[in-house]
Amino acid sequence: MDRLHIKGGAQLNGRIPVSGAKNSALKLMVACLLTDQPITLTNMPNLADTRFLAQLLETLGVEVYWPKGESTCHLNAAELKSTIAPYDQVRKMRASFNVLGPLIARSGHATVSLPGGCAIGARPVDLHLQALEAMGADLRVEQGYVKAAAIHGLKGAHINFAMPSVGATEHAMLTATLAQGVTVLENAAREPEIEDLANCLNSMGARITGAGTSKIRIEGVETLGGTTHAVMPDRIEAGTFAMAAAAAGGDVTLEGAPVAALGAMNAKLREAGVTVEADEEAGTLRIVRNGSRLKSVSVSTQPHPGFPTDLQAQFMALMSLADGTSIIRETIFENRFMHAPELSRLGADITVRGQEAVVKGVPQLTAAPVMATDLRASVSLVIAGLAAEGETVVNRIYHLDRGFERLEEKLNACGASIERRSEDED
Ligand SMILES: CC(=O)N[C@H]1[C@@H](OP(=O)(O)OP(=O)(O)OC[C@H]2O[C@@H](n3ccc(=O)[nH]c3=O)[C@H](O)[C@@H]2O)O[C@H](CO)[C@@H](O)[C@@H]1O
Ligand SMILES: C=C(OP(=O)(O)O)C(=O)O
Repeated sequence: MDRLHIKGGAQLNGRIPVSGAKNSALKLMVACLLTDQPITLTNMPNLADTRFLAQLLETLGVEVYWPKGESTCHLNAAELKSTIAPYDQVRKMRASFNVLGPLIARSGHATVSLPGGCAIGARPVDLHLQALEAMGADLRVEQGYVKAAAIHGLKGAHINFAMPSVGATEHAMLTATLAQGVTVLENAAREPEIEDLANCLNSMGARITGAGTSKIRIEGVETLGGTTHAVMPDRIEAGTFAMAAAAAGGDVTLEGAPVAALGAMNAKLREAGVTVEADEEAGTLRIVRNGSRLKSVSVSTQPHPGFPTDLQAQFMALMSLADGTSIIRETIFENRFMHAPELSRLGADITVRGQEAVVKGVPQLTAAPVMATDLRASVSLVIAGLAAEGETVVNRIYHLDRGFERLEEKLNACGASIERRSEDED
């Protein structure tokens, strides 16, 4: 198992290119199941998650051509050879569950394992299932699998989500493109990745309007065709590097950043005393902090355009160094504070009370061995390690590799000192 050794204390200075968004890429890959024509995705992030999903798609019969290290991925679902998504290929990753609706739309039936993903809460799939049922799918949950059939095909439906769910919105949108008639999604999630998916689907011939708002209208079509689509840049990766620069100090410019999607984070960083120069047209985000101590700022995670839950752990790492007390409230997932005790090992003063963490800033963190518990928690430990005095060792970084492309390389190019070692090297 790999671990990261981080020598803290160095400022970060330089430029960091932002990769394609994991959470968009995964759903875009699933879209290939809706057509027998080839799909080409560019700006694809090379990650454990995207590679893993490619394997699931291959199991289903998709031809995948994606040479190692390359950022262009060719997918061709001309013929599907299976409609079964097995437990071992779905349990690790949330997004793989989204093959269910497209498989039903394409083949009339499917058997898909219940999903996994980061262990940050119960994460049920009731909203996904309700949407598919509203479109005419017959569903049974048996032995950990959803068994689905739509003997008479899928029909457009009016779906009012009980809460905005990113995954359920995307799942319903993907499925409705091939349903007969019009589907309207109300109280839909508004995350930018949903708009990216809708743009790709529309370029395949779908008729979707309203993506990015809470009401999405999808007019079903008979068939979809092939396309080439560039994955949008990763706002969570960009936000993570912004916070790394703010925590370590220095002057970092993020290139190819989805600036418009980062408004809530930029506002919080500015409140904390960080200089943020955002240039939407150039796609650059410059983060500067020289000398001055961070100010404490409270935050509550919200669906987009609010402060993203996927940046909460990173913000907690930052606030653990701020002057004063900040209250961090997690409203999306009920168990997303597992980084708090690990940050405390580095000297952070954090008390978790239900859905709130009270973070009393300390002037300095000190190195310690810590353990990554989930994807964003892992990177919050890297951020804290960059600012801490001494050598921090982050264990179990397979979580990190799910969602960050060349993390050490990108940070080391700006002056960080991060080394990846496997257990055999110790
Ligand atoms: C692969 C991917 O894109 N993952 C992202 C996606 O996860 P994901 O799509 O799983 O997150 P959702 O937006 O669905 O979850 C939001 C809330 O809705 C609840 N819920 C969801 C579905 C459902 O059927 N029933 C239900 O109760 C969840 O438990 C959670 O409390 O959006 C989250 C919220 O921005 C991000 O943190 C994840 O990084
Ligand atoms: C929670 C995340 O991923 P997943 O939904 O796949 O668990 C994430 O990307 O932070």
